[in-house]
Parts: sequence; structure tokens; C-alpha cells
Amino acid sequence: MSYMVKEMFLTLQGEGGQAGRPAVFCRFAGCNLWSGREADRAEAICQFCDTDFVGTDGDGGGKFETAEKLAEIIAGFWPVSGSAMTVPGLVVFTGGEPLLQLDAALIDAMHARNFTIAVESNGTLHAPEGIDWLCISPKEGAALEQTSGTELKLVYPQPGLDPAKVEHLDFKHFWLQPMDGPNQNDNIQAAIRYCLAHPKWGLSLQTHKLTGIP
Ligand SMILES: C[S@@+](CC[C@H](N)C(=O)[O-])C[C@H]1O[C@@H](n2cnc3c(N)ncnc32)[C@H](O)[C@@H]1O
Ligand SMILES: Nc1nc2[nH]cc(C(=O)O)c2c(=O)[nH]1
Ligand code: SF4
Ligand SMILES: [Mg+2]
Repeated sequence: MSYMVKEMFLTLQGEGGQAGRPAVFCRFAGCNLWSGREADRAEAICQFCDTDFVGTDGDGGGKFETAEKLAEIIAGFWPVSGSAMTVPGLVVFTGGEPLLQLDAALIDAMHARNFTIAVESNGTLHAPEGIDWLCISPKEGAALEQTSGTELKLVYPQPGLDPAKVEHLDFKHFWLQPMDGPNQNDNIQAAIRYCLAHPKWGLSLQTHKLTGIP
């Protein structure tokens, strides 16, 4: 199968429990909750998206015909290779919605290159086996199918999606990530208040936006 990739880059994971770790980001094109076109945003299931995932025209983007070819390019972004790679590399598959495209062949090809695999998903599709760090970020109005993983990262607030509705699910970590947008400052303060009153939850700030890295 072939893979449609919007962009790829080396950066620091900005969010969640792995924030601060260097990682290669592979952003797949396309999502099942929004077309990505501004004209469709108001009618989309997910309306607050902060990401351009349309097409394959970003830095490092393109259509990759095989898992081996894509894995080789991803590994090439890592600053260390071969015997100098004393700790595993880290790849974050995101999008768009990565579980529309990530498959066993690509997972195996990254593991064969000594990479740990992290995924950022909206949870509407079941995750394949072999993902090492699975982050699920539920969206109000979209049925949640993947109810287990490593971390649950809820963009907050989402009217109709109270954190109490998902805090029983099978995850190791629970994060509230303030919704970026016109009410960002209020959302940060509301998320902090919620965490202080409900200490199962911790705060996930989008630290890459603070530092100005991708
Ligand atoms: C662009 S999404 C791509 C992965 C997947 N489609 C998903 O929604 O989880 C990456 C992360 O950014 C979060 N996100 C998207 N828009 C946001 C916003 N306006 N404010 C805060 N987080 C946002 C998502 O919830 C998700 O955790
Ligand atoms: N630095 C950085 N960290 C991130 N964590 C999740 C991201 C995403 O867009 O999925 C993201 C991103 O776009 N950049
Ligand atoms: S599900 Fe993820 S990629 Fe899709 S529109 Fe929502 S935040 Fe953006
Ligand atoms: Mg992002």
C-alpha cells in the first residue's frame, strides 16, 4: 500500500507525557473528521483543528509507494544512525488521522530500524498492534472506538465532552490540553482549575508553540 504524507520533520514532541523528547514527526494527509478546507470547518465533526493536513506539499511530504521507502526516509531524519544509535529513535505518526494509513508493514519497518513508535489519534479507528506509545484524543460528536492506550489527551473544554465521561478508560496518563484559538487564555485557566480539583488529570501545554519550533 502507498502512503500520503503532508510533511515530515525532526522536532521535540511538544505535548503529553513525552514532551521535550526529540522525535521525527510524520504527518499523514487526510482526516475522517474534517476535510481540512476552511469552507467546511463549521460543518465538520471536529471544528477546532490547529493543523494543515491537506495534500502532500509540505516539507518532506509526498506519496510513498512502500513501507520500506517511507521508513527509510523517516530514519534519515534521525541525527544518529547505525552503531552510533545507542538508544532507539522516536517517530510520532500524526496527521490528519494517522490510523487511516498506518499499518503493520510500516510499524515493522520502523521497529526494524530501531525506532520507538508513537501515534497521535482521534480514537475513531482501532489501532493496529505494535504501537509503543498510543495517544488518543477524543472528539465530541465522534464515536470513540479505541478505548485503551498509553495516554488520553483531551482538548479542553469541549462542550458535551466532560472529562468525567472518559476518565474510567484504560490509559496510564490523563491530560487536559487547553484548546488553542480565540479563548486560549481562558481555556488554560479553566484546564488548570479542573486539574487542581480532579488530580487524575494533568495539564498538557503545547510547548512547541511556546518555543516557536514546529
Ligand atoms: C492535529 S491532531 C492529529 C492527530 C489526530 N487526528 C487527533 O486529533 O488526535 C494532533 C493533536 O492536536 C490536538 N489539537 C488539535 N487542534 C487543537 C487545538 N486547537 N488546541 C489544542 N489541541 C489541539 C488534537 O486533539 C491532537 O491531540
Ligand atoms: N512539536 C510538536 N509536537 C506535537 N505533538 C503533537 C503534534 C501534532 O500535531 O500531532 C505536534 C506538533 O505538531 N509539533
Ligand atoms: S481529528 Fe485531529 S486532525 Fe482531524 S480535524 Fe480533529 S484535530 Fe484535526
Ligand atoms: Mg500539531
